[in-house]
Amino acid sequence: FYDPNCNGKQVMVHLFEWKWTDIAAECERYLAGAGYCGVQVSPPMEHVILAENNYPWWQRYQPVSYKLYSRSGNEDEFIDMVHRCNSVGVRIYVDAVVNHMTPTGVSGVADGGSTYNTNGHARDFPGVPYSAEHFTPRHKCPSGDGTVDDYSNPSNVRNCYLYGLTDLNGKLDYVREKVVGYFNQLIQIGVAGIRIDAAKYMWPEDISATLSRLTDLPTDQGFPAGSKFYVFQEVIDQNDGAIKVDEYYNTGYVTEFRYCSKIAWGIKDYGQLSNLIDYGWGMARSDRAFIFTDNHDNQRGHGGGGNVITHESPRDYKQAVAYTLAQDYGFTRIMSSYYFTNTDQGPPSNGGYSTADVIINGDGSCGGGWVCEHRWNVMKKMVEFRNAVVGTSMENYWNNGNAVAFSRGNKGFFAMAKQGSMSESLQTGLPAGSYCNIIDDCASSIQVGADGTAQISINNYEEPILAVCAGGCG
Ligand SMILES: O=C(/C=C/c1ccc(O)c(O)c1)N[C@@H](Cc1ccc(O)cc1)C(=O)NCCCOc1c(-c2ccc(O)c(O)c2)oc2cc(O)cc(O)c2c1=O
Repeated sequence: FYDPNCNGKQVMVHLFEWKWTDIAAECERYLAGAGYCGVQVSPPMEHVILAENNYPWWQRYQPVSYKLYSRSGNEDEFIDMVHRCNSVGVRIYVDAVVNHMTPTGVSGVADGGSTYNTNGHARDFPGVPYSAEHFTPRHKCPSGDGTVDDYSNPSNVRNCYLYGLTDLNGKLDYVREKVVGYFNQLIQIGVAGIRIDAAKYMWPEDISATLSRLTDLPTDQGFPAGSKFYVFQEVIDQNDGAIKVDEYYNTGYVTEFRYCSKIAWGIKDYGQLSNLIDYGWGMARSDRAFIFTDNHDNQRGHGGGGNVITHESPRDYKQAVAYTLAQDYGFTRIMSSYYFTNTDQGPPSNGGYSTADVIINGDGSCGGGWVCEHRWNVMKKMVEFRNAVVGTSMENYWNNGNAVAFSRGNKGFFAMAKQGSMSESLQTGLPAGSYCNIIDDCASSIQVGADGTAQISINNYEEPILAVCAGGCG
């Protein structure tokens, strides 16, 4: 569950709300060449359609069945995307919403034609099928109104309804079998792993029991024999309750939301970068930590909340992502967003429900309301850097509060200047020679002497970053 199954590449991109045809094209025209490990896609399972809320992004986190029919496309398009991406060595990771189904008190028809009804005591999802007996019994939930309202009590968090969402009973073999059926179908198609949505609200032993029934990944999709799903679990642990990330180490990686706050502070005050990982409230073990600068939820001020840096502050954001990809902690994911004015609004659309195409402009940027942070120069270059230095640790760390620099073993060297410029003689850990700064396409370079030192000069307000590799990063 700990191997991303992408041949040693180090960075995932979340193409949030992209449709399958656009993702397939992006794998072929950009992601493969840029060295991305793979793509986290939005939930592909059948979900409610909330016209009355103007089709918000979070409707896809209200499942109706495990049919591969969603706002991003139908089953054929999903399969085509997975195969085309696998063919160019870019993996697909599915956002799996298996803690719950829809909220209570609703009924309707979903986009794949499945009906649902949770009015009164009904819990009818004929598309699976699920019915009332498959949901956590009320008496197991110790809260007054049946919803999660006490994060100090693990039974409250796991056995009650998160914001009224109907909570599946993961202890039932029937429920486990339905989820296993969904996951094994994804595996058979060629999906490389899953994000377990709202894992914090699921019992770790239920997750473990379900994952133990998964088949190996198919060799005909380029996975070595015996490969297993890569699993990363959404657990928002900010030392604010009884649920800890450690509880989920046996079933995969865990999202480390404290990193989002720390990197934001560190970019605001470079001095804090020095012991980013260690100080304060602790963080997941590096070989279990799934990290990111921001995500779909906290870039909207929801969920993992707190002050995070997003694409809306491009200069700081490039520094935050650059540092995240340069340092050696955790497994990294880059967010790729769409512009929004309202935190509930869904992706760009041609009016109503359909998702608009992603426009690729002549200069490689995106149009049509898509931000495409993953195509920005700094992101592209730092993906190359992170791939090139994998396996090395941070050494020769230097930080004067305005600028920071460190080497990655003897394979790479990274520096960044908050105000846009620096000039320091520093130990690079590299063999003697001349090294191109990949960030500005070798407009600047460093000359490393026999003793490993070099004059490190940066003079670039927008992208005040230097990244060099022994033998080139590409
Ligand atoms: O804002 C949202 C949706 C947010 C959301 C969706 C998916 C996620 O993975 C996520 O992390 C957040 N949903 C809106 C609207 C809504 C939807 C359903 C519902 O029953 C009630 C309201 C909202 O205002 N939600 C309340 C605040 C966000 O509360 C939610 C959280 C959440 C919030 C804070 C936490 O610390 C945390 O651990 C989890 O997780 C979800 C997971 C889901 O799978 C589906 C959800 O509806 C939600 C979800 O409502």
